Amino acid sequence: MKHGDLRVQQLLYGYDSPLFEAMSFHCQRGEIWAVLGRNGLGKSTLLDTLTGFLKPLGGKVEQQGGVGIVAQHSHLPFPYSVSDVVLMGRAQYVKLFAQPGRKDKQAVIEALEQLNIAHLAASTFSSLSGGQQQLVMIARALVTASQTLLLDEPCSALDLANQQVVLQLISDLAHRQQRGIIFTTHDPVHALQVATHTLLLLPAGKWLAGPTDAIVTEENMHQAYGLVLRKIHIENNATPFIAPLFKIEK
Ligand SMILES: Nc1ncnc2c1ncn2[C@@H]1O[C@H](COP(=O)(O)OP(=O)(O)OP(=O)(O)O)[C@@H](O)[C@H]1O
Repeated sequence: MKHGDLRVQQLLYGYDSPLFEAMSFHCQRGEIWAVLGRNGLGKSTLLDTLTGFLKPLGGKVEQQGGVGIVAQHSHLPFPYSVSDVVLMGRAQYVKLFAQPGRKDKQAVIEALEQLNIAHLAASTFSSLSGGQQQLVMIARALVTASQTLLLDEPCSALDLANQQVVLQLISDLAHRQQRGIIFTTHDPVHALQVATHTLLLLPAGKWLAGPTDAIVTEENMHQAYGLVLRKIHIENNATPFIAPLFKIEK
């Protein structure tokens, strides 16, 4: 296994009993994995198991290079400023009781700029909107040394433009910095846009994993969501689009 890889072998995870049949997949450096599946199926629980926060019920999770996570909601008990929150991501670089250096502060500024939120640096984290807080927590993940980044619904509170900012960043992190990324989403279009691979959680403990094009198909999405979906290839656009054919009665 190479530096920056995360490998899941015959994993059984959940709380009292396994949520899925034994699961295996391998996220290599530079790959982006999307995790799709209905509400309450086990996406967040999977991420908690991959970080080691939850112990596997069977099988194993192996990784080299550290795993960082951006949780869905973050509540901080103190009135930290945005730049302090992002600086916490540098903890691995700053020695105990030492002051953060110029390099650490520069990394924080760059991360905030990448997410177009440099103007919020001095604001109190808890006074921000849910979407702004989400961007700050992504900035914090950017400055960490972790080779694999897990993001739990990173776009859920974001407007359309900021969703694209975050998806572009995910793509840059994988392609330029060769980090491995695993993110959960409720939007299969996000998987089609950036994910090289997709893990699709299905009912009754089943799952599918593989290259996104092979996994995000009309048949598999029907199996996952019980909806009829159409995958549409738009001219001059590399990314296909997928949407439900669902008529609302009026
Ligand atoms: N602390 C806990 N103890 C016991 N069961 C839990 C706990 N947290 C979550 N669960 C259960 O585990 C299952 C998976 O929950 P999880 O939060 O992983 O789903 P999810 O796919 O991330 O959902 P969503 O899309 O709604 O965010 C659910 O049935 C949930 O009720």
